Amino acid sequence: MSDPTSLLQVSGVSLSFGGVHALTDVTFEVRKGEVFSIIGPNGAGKTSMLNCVSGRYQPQKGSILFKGQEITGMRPNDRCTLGIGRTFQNLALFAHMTVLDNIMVGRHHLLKNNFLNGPLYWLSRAQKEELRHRRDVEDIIDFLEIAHIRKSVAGTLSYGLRKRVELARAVALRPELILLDEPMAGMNLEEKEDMARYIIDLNEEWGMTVVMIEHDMGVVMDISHRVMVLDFGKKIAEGLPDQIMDNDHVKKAYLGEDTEEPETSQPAEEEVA
Ligand SMILES: Nc1ncnc2c1ncn2[C@@H]1O[C@H](COP(=O)(O)OP(=O)(O)OP(=O)(O)O)[C@@H](O)[C@H]1O
Repeated sequence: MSDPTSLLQVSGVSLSFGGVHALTDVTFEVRKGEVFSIIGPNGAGKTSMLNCVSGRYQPQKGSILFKGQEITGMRPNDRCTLGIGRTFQNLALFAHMTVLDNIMVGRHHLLKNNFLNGPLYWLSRAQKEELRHRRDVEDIIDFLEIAHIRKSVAGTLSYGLRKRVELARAVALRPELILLDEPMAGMNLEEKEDMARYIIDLNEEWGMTVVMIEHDMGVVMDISHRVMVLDFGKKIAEGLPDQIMDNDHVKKAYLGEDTEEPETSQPAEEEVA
C-alpha cells in the first residue's frame, strides 16, 4: 500500500540526452499539501525533472507515481486529467488570444469536449458547460487580481502580468499538484512578493500541492516546506529550508560558498564528483 500522505513518488529516475546525463538516479517524494522546491545551478537537471513528472520527457530509468498510480509512461494530457498542472520557464501563452481565452484553454481538460473534438467545443454544443466554467474561471481571475486585463490580448501585457496569466491558466485545471518552473524569473521585487503570496494562498487556501523550481533563494527559503538540491543531475541534499542553508555540501556545490579555510585553490568541479 502506498503512503496516503504521499502525492508524488519519484524513484531512481535517470534521463540522458546522448552523452549528457541530465538526471542520474534521482529519488524523492512530495507529500500532499507541501510546497516542495527544487534548486540547483544552471544545467543541474531541474527542468528535466519537472518535464519527467509532467510527461514531456520520458526517463530511461526509474518510476514516477502520482497518488500511488504509475504514470511513468503516460502522455502529458493524461497526466493533466489526473490532476498535474504546470507552468513553463519560458512563457507559453497564446499571444494573440485574450487573457480570458488563454485561461479557458487551461480549463479544457475539465470540459467534456477536448481538443480532439474541439470544434464542437468552440462552436455551440458545450455553451452551457462553458458558462459554468467561465464562472469558475472568474474566481481564478479575481484571486490572481487580473480582472482589469481579462479582455486584453496576452501578447500586449507586461512580462510580470503574463506570468500571472500563465499561472491562472495552470490553476484553471484545478490540479492537485502544480509544477511551477521559475515562476518569479524576470520579475521585480513587488511582482515577486505578489507571486509568492499567490503561491502560498494556492497552497494554503486552495489546497494545491506545489513543486517549484526557483533561483531566488530568499523566496525559496521563505515559502518552501522542503527543498531538494540537484547538482549535475544528482540529488545532493533534501530537507527543511534551514537544513539546506546549513548544509556544507550545498554551500560549496551550489551557493559557491567556502565553509572552511581554503588550504589550496582546487578547481570547483573536483568537489562535486
Ligand atoms: N531537450 C534536451 N536536449 C538535449 N539536452 C537537454 C535537453 N533538455 C535538457 N538538456 C540538458 O540536460 C541538462 C540539464 O538541463 P535542465 O534544463 O534540466 O537544467 P536546469 O537545472 O533546469 O537548468 P536552468 O536552471 O538553466 O534552467 C543540461 O546539460 C541540458 O543542456
